[in-house]
Parts: sequence; structure tokens; C-alpha cells
Amino acid sequence: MAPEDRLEPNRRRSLSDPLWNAMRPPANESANERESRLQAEAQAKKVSDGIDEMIREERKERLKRKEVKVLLLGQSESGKSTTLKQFQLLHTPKAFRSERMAWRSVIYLNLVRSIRRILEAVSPEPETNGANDDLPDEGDSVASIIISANGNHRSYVVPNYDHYLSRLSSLIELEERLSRQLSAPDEDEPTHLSPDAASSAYASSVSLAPVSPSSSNSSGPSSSGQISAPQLKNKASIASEVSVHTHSNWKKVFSFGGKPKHTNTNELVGWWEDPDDPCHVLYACAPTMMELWRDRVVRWVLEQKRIRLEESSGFYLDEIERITAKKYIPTDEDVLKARLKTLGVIEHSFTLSSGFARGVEWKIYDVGGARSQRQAWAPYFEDVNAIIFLAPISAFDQQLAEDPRVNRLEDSLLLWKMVVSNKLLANVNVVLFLNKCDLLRTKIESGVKLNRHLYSYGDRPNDYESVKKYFYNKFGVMHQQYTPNKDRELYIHFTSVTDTRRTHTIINNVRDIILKANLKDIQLI
Ligand SMILES: Nc1nc2c(ncn2[C@@H]2O[C@H](COP(=O)(O)OP(=O)(O)OP(=O)(O)O)[C@@H](O)[C@H]2O)c(=O)[nH]1
Ligand SMILES: [Mg+2]
Repeated sequence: MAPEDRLEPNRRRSLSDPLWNAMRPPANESANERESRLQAEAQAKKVSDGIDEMIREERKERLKRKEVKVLLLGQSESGKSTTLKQFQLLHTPKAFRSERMAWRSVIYLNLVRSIRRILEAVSPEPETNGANDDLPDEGDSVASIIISANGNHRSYVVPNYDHYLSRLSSLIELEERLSRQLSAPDEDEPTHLSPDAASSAYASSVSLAPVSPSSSNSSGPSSSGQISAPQLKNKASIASEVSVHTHSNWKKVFSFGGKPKHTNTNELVGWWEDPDDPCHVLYACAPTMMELWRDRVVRWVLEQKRIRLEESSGFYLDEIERITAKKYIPTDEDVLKARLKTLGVIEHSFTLSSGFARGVEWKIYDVGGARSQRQAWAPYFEDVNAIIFLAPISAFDQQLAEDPRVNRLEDSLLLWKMVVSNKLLANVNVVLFLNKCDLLRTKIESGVKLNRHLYSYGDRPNDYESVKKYFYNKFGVMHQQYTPNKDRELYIHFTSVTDTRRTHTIINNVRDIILKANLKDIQLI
């Protein structure tokens, strides 16, 4: 039975239907409130019509100068930065590859984060006590289920937990050390470390040097150098997601400036001979990491808790051996899969050197999609030619990290409505990437039912093609319904932007559409 089917009936669906929430009028609106809303809207329309005219003029000017600006929009983890990386890989591959050693540390952090999430998930909870229940038939290595006194809360005991925790303590220390390096201490906005954690971290070590296996326990949390389960939980709360402000010079910090390079290839060499390089801790912990990830009891507990790490960002658990090799160099695919949350706005420009649009300068803007980052979007609306909006359609059964009460699909639909109905964007080309189709397919094929999370799906077939088509129509209809420009064409693509070959074809296609639309505008001037 799929874990979903074991849910109590009243927990089977999300608390609300995402589509209905996105479309409904304001709740309990009185006649007076309606009147003032309409007046405010009329006033706003007047102002926005004036602004529209100004923007149209500016846009014409820019088009004459042969400049195209594209804005990537969508919620956090929708795939914006990955799309930007694909643009870089396609148009400036040398520059893309020159940064891969900097991404190595982000990949390490992603891998260690997955290990920490497993350790957290299987850690025993001290407040529970009680009886064993329906356990999997796993021979000697069986998990115990402990049920709390009121019978509601379950905790699972993994026999090898202490073994894993003691052998992997140095990884948790490495995670803290790398995170601290990622945000140089002189930065305005620190990374994910909370003020308390940051100050204690900096107090304990001002050195930004990587950790070595021998030194990793020296500043450890207990006299034995081992981390305890409560300490692990405490660390987990301060290190939830790796993020870095775009002003940061993290790529420089992590790319080993000044270290020797190969004379022919100009690639870095010899970092593995540096005992302080993080590769040594990872290499030493690799066998235990693999043992943990392969442990059937651990996998069973993850399944019971409905934790699907395979779907999460920065998933490298199936490639531990390759990634922890001392001479590991990230491949293009590894860099595309690396997860680093965006804070601020990243600009990437390139100029096409051939084709009918030779000499046009492209500027692609990648913004942060988390709720706290969205106020930075609006200023870009004023002088953009095209928007690529990413909606991760595999996320229909997930919640926002920044607000666990909100379903991620509902959030995507609300954002989409906000973008397509925006008057400032009325004449901007809009391209929609229905993204993470690879994860959607796996999810649907593993038996997850869409109608448990989206009532409006009703009793349509729960297969990948039908689900895709349904989302295509929903987003398309919403555009038709809310766009202020009924002549605007919407271009929709099903994407998995980590897939390089297909994404490059789509990018070329999108680029041509945007250029042709803009050339048409120029001819109309
Ligand atoms: N399997 C799969 N993973 C994807 C896909 N698109 C993006 N990812 C991964 O999802 C994670 C999040 O992607 P990002 O590009 O960082 O998301 P973002 O929209 O820039 O997120 P913020 O910076 O927080 O706004 C990364 O680890 C990506 O590699 C996809 O189509 N399929
Ligand atoms: Mg990003």
C-alpha cells in the first residue's frame, strides 16, 4: 500500500483546494467594500495607463538599441537559477565550466544536508515511551516503533542510529564550516545562520579554512568530539537551507584562487594534497554515508514519515562514491542539480554572434522566489521584454518552506495570476515553463493521486499525460481570463530544466520567439 493510502480520511486532502483559493473573489466582501475596491481599481487604472505609455516608449527605445531583457519568475525552488545556468551553459560554456570548482562546495553542502535530514528523521525522540507495533519483517535489523502515552505520536528506533551518528559527526561540523565560508563575515546579509548561531560560530573560529578529518572534532560540541541527538536537532534548526546573497563573493572564496593550475587545461590541480580540503572528511565518511542510505530500516522509517529525499533539491545520495572521491570535479549535470537559494537578483548577459539576431545583447535576470524576496521583482517589470515564468507542477502535494500552511501549487497559481494580470506587463511576451515534469512523472507513476490534493481534478485518470494536460489547460485558461491584453500569445512548455539537451532546444525556441516578437514591434514603431 502506498504511504498516502494509510492516511486517516480527514488528512487525505490538502486543507483547501489550491485552484479554488487562487480564483475566488475576496472573502465576505460587503457592498461598501466592493464600491471602494472598484473606485480604488479605477484610480489605479488611470495611474497605470499613464505609466504604460511611458514604458511603451522606453521599450521602443531599447529595442532600437538591440537589447532584450528577460526576467525569470516563479516561487522558490521552481528552477529559475537552474534555467539561468542553462542559458550560461548554452551561450558562455567556458565561463560556466570555470566556476565548477566553486560549485563543488555547494554540492558537498547539499549532500551533507541530505545526510543530516536522514539522521534527524531517524533520531529517537526522548519524550516518547511505550509499545512496539506492526514492524516490517527485516530479520535482526528491525526498527522499533514507540508510541506516546496518548497513542498519537510515533517514534521509530533504528538499531544502528548511534553508530551512524558517531561516525558522521564530522560531517555536521563540516556543514557548519562550509556554510560559514559561503557567507564571508563582512557581508551585509549573512547566510542562513541565525544571529545566535552565527555569533557562536564566529566566536569559536574566525578561521575560514576548510576542515580536515583530524581537526574536525577539535572544536566539536562535546568532550568526546561526538555530536548527540539533541545537539543534532539544535543544529538542524539553524541550518535548514543554504542560501547566499548575490553580492557575496562566494564563487571566489570557493574556487581556490591562487592554487596551482594544470598548464594545458588551466584546471585546478592538487587540492587533494591539502590536508585541510573538505574532500578528506567526505572521503572518510563515505562508507558510513552509503551504509546509512542503503539501510533498509532507515528507508522504511523515511517512507513511514513520507520523506522523499529523491525529490528534494540537491539530491546526490545515489552518487556518494563518485562525489566523495578525492579528485572529484563536478560535471555539468552536477552543477545544474546543485541547490543554492537566491537572495537578491543575478544578471547574466550575452551577445549572439550569429543568426538573424546577431549583435543583440541579452540580459537575463534571476530573482529570489521566496516570499521575502518577491518585493524585489516589481522594479524589473518596468523595462523587461519577456518573462519566463516557472511553475514546478510536481509540487502539488508540497507546502512552502517559508509557510507550511500554503500548498506550493496554490502559491504558483496565485503568482501566475498576479503576473498575467499585471498591467505593466501587458505587452511583455510571456513564456510558461511547467517545470519538474521528470519528478511529476515519477510521483504520479508511484501512485500519488492528484485529486487528493486538488479536488477539482475529480475522477479524471491519474496518469502522467492526463495530469500534464490538465495543468496546461488550467494555467492557459487563467492567462486568458486575467490578461489585460487579449492579443497576447502565451507560449507553454513542459520542462525538466535539469535536462540539458531538451532545455537547450526549448531555450533556442523561446529566444527566437522573443526576438521575432520584438522585431515585429520595432517594425511597428
Ligand atoms: N529533478 C529536477 N530538479 C529540478 C528541476 N528544475 C530545478 N530542479 C532542481 O531544483 C532545485 C531548485 O532549483 P533552483 O533553480 O535553485 O530554484 P529557484 O527557482 O532558483 O529557487 P530560489 O532561488 O529559492 O528562488 C535545484 O536543486 C535544481 O537542480 C527539474 O525540472 N527537475
Ligand atoms: Mg534561485
